[in-house]
Amino acid sequence: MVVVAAVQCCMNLMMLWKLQHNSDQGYTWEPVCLSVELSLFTLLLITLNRQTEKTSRLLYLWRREVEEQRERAADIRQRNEALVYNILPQHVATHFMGIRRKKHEELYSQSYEEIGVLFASMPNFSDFYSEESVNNQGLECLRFLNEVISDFDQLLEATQFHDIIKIKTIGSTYMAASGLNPSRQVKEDDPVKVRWAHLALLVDFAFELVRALQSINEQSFNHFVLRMGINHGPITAGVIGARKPHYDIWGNTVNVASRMESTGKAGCIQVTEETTKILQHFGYVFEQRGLIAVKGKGELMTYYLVGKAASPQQVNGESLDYSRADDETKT
Ligand SMILES: Nc1ncnc2c1ncn2[C@@H]1O[C@H](COP(=O)(O)OP(=O)(O)OP(=O)(O)O)[C@@H](O)[C@H]1O
Repeated sequence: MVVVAAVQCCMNLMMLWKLQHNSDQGYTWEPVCLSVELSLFTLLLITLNRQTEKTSRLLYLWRREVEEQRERAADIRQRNEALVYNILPQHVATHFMGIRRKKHEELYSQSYEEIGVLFASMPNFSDFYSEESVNNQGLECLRFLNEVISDFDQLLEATQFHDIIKIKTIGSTYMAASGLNPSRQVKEDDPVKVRWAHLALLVDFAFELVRALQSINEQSFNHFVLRMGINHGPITAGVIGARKPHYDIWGNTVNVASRMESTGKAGCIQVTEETTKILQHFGYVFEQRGLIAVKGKGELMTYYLVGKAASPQQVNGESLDYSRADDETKT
């Protein structure tokens, strides 16, 4: 456009110069006016063009910024979601993600009738833990514990254990529960093997914990043993706290499961008589321990789980492990 205007101006000026020299007619200002008008018009167009370009560039930058902000917000939301889903069981996290902020302080609780509860502790971990300069004021012990717990957590990622939820760790004690799924639809007249399939899975998970710890022991030249207790029954689950929510379970079933662990034997899984009756349907084999005094419950007949009858070899294997652990008994 500038070029066209310039050419036009030059042509006008040349015409004017020719007219001045070749013609006798008087001097005319028409081409000059035209040139000036054209130049002004061109200038106006250039300014307008520049303004439009500037505006569209600005718009483009704004749009890009908005897009980036939207992406950042989506990313943060995704991370927050992942965090919530890591802290809380999936169905609870879904519940919290779906409600409005102001309702977050409301108590979330859910009652379950048929749940399995597992406590697994490392009774000899407290002997191992010490705050000395040789282990960096206890940091190395915590690093080891972190490795063990992380390996236990990893086991829960296997699809076969999808019905098991880690509740928490209390020191070196790992607490997990099975059957905490509100969408699970079982009827009272369903066969035991259907209703309590998750409890059998919890036992399998307990065996996996033993294997995982054995493998860590082999790598680290340690001799940690698990002392476990399992119980089943009704519980109440809920989330405590709004800022740092914690999912937990409460009830007599949990208390007894904890007692089964604390009064148990290193290398053994102690269960109540009622729990053996269910697990026997799945082929698990038990050894009677006898009556033990449980605070607030009187004397309870308890059993040690020795293996699974379906595979005799495995039963022998598990029994061997337990008898080895007898030497390290700590009740
Ligand atoms: N949600 C839970 N998380 C961790 N431990 C639990 C939970 N619920 C119960 N327990 C444990 O179960 C055990 C038995 O509980 P119970 O209420 O029968 O006795 P207690 O008098 O509270 O326990 P303690 O004698 O150990 O103080 C307790 O050691 C308690 O820590």
